[in-house]
Amino acid sequence: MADLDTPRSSYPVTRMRRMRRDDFSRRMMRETTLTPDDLIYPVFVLEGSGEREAVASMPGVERLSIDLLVEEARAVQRMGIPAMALFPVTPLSAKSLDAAEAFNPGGLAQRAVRALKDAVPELGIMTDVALDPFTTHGQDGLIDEAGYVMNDPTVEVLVRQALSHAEAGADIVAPSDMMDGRIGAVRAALEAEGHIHTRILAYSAKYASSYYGPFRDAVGSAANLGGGNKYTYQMDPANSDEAIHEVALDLEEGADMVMVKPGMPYLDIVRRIKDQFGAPTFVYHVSGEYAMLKAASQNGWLDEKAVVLEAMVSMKRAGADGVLTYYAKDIARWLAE
Ligand SMILES: NCC(=O)CCC(=O)O
Ligand SMILES: [Mg+2]
Repeated sequence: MADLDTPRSSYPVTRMRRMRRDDFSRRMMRETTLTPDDLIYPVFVLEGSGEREAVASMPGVERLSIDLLVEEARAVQRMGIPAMALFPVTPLSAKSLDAAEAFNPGGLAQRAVRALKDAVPELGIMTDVALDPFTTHGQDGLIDEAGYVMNDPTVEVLVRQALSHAEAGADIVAPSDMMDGRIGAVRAALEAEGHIHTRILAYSAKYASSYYGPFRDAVGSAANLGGGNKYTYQMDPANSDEAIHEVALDLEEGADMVMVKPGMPYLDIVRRIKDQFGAPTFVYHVSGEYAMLKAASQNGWLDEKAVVLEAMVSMKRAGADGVLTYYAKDIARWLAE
């Protein structure tokens, strides 16, 4: 009887399975790797001290007061994660039509930056530049009588907000508002005020996505927004060329890094941007993506560690230099195992 494994002439000389046969050769040809350097950890900041609140639609994610956040930052730094992104939970009493709390030097975000840079100076601190946590209506900018978000008056406030973050010591300011011209305006102001080292990570291709739902619960802006939407400034999920145009403008205006948001449904956009510009490109694995993976894992329908690592590698394979993800600490822990 013939050996079933004896090669026959009708079989190909190129056997793709040779390299997949053993762990060593699979590792040799692995094109994409994941390390803690690829992660940015987004966190929600609360007023008070000793305060810790669970986010119902994001099991495992908590809002923390500054003192607890400082402890968290030490752990994040020890795990080798390079940066943390701050999202303040603004009390209703501090919200207004003019969003003045956004640039309050004593505001929650600004105080958190100072405390974190003081306690853990090596950890990169990134701030969110947008007005939605500070407006009574939950839109990312100032509105006119008709409710339309006004571009240029909003940019003026964003510039003040970004400057207040840089003055507090933020390493990276990240405009997530999608107003036109804000990167150029923020860059000019930072240069004029001597903040020449402050990096700008532009949310360049931010889509009007339904995957942001749990985040709006986490920062408490869902109720303010009511049934409203952000279609007049965030991008239509149907568009791809428009993302290229947005990124070109932001890089021209002085962005150091660009971002695509959300992540997994938009990896074609990431690949196009990376191929076309070759600039540092980040992906936001958003709250809805986290919630989906978490819920399926909690039901026993998916293997959480395996599926999260696969999601991360997919984003890197698409061209991302790094990923903002609520899973950052879990991933760093899994990678160290
Ligand atoms: N600027 C941050 C968001 O708008 C949402 C992120 C998320 O859904 O995780
Ligand atoms: Mg733009």
